[in-house]
Amino acid sequence: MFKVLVSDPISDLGIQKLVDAEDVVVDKKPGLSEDELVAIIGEYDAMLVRSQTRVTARIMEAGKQLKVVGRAGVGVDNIDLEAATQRGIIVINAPDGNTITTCEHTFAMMMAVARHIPQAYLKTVGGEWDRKSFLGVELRNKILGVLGMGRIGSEVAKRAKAFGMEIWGYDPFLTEERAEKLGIRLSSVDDIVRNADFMTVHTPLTPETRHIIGASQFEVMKKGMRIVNCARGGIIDEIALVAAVDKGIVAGAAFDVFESEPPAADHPFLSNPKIIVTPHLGASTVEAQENVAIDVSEQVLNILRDKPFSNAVNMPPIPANVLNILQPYFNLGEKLGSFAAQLTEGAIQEITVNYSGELAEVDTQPLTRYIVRGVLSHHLGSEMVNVVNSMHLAKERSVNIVIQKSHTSRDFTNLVTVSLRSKQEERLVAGTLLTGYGPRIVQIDKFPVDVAPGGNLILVSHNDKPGIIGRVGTLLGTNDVNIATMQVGRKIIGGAAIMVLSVDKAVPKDVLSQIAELPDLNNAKEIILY
Ligand SMILES: NC(=O)c1ccc[n+]([C@@H]2O[C@H](COP(=O)([O-])OP(=O)(O)OC[C@H]3O[C@@H](n4cnc5c(N)ncnc54)[C@H](O)[C@@H]3O)[C@@H](O)[C@H]2O)c1
Ligand SMILES: O=C(O)[C@H](O)COP(=O)(O)O
Repeated sequence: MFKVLVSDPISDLGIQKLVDAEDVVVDKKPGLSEDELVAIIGEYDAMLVRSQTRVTARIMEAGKQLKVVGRAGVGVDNIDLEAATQRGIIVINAPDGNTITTCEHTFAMMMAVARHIPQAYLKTVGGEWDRKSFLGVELRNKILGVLGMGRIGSEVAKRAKAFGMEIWGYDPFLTEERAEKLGIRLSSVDDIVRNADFMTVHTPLTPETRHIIGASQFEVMKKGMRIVNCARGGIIDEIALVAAVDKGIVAGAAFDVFESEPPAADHPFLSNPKIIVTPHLGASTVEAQENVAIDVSEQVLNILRDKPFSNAVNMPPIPANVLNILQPYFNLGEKLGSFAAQLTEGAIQEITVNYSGELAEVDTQPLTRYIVRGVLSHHLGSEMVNVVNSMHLAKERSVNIVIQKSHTSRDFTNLVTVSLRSKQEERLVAGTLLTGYGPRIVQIDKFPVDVAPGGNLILVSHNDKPGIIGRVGTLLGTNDVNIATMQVGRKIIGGAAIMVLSVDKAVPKDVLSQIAELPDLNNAKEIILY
């Protein structure tokens, strides 16, 4: 039974799939302190959070069974990603579910700042009928500068057009073609800063975007411009903004986010009549909260059930076309890694993976992670190693990883070859997917074979002589070990050969020793592939 801790207020409807799952128990405990979380996290397999819970290295250290932290939203700046990666904890987010909601909040803020809605409301409910103090401006024909043309920025741009605004956008990934398609002007930060009547930021907070709008930008802005931040506190320098408002450069500002949340009671924004604020409400609609909770719950279930998942933040994303090619090989790759590790004596120093055929044409990094996971799991335990931390663990142990690609494959459409080098020896296993047959191991060291990679296998190396197969079979039968399938591989008649037997249960150690002692037999090893 998997245990999932929900540590922030997350939509009940959105997590229903998790609650209904027969193999999952969900505990809702919002508002716990770091110490309280450290005390209980040890019993949980997954954690669901929004932006309030700070998922620190301490919490992850205590989360001995923690496999995944699911962020019901976009920003993961409250999660220590470095610590998660080191511990093999997958961090996923729900990047699409709150895009429109946050875009709409941006408009609510932009309209509110243009027409002084909050200030006018306060006076009106206070009994004053003040029609002189709140002369606003139209959005129409104004230049809107958008920094960050990702999901939210792009939606803002689309809607701003309907208001008759001229949109100038900047994003390091914005191309001329895309800008043209969106009907916006591709600009630089400096162009936007100097020309915008309204500005809105939609970037993440990174070292590069921190204070991207600061004192020197405010100095060159159009007098009377208005600025909105519904992305992350710290993108716009708060102190510099207050100074720009006081100097009359900025006529109004609308902030949903703060450098430190919640802001201190004496935060200068809270007493400035030209700055309006909301308490990080960008994503707070019924629809968005349901969407993000559904998205994150589905992926958490997939991870717990060891199924393919998406939206991992501490792993590079896999484009859909590449995933289509690689996904069928993930399981085979892991098994090849495991097989090779069980075959190889001594500490592994180098893992060489050769991809040939169609596989050589795509970015095979994700598949390499599975292969390395298979190799390392044999020694470190499958609980310790996963596709998030496998490369990191290999590096930590100075295991060199070499990737080779051959664009043609002699006998198979695709072939994955895993070679392991230790101080003592170098061993090799190759596998492919055969149409109609599924995954197959097709080579062990220099011997061609055809073995289904699964269950309990016995690998026997021997001299190719009459009677050997019978002797091994008799010995296993006498010890009540049933043989399901058997494969022999040899290069030349009478030369060195291998035998791969698939058996119905684990083979006792003494039986393996007896096999190895049979005449003309060099070695017998049990290989278990789960
Ligand atoms: N207020 C809220 O409640 C709320 C809700 C959702 C998202 N957000 C925040 O809004 C921001 C945008 O979210 P999104 O879903 O659109 O993300 P996104 O990843 O789709 O878009 C971010 C864009 O910023 C761009 N960018 C990065 N560095 C930049 C730079 N130096 N200059 C200009 N652009 C740069 C990226 O290339 C990307 O296109 C994030 O910070 C997210 O956390 C806030
Ligand atoms: O990054 C996000 O998704 C937003 O900042 C929303 O945060 P929240 O889930 O805490 O409202």
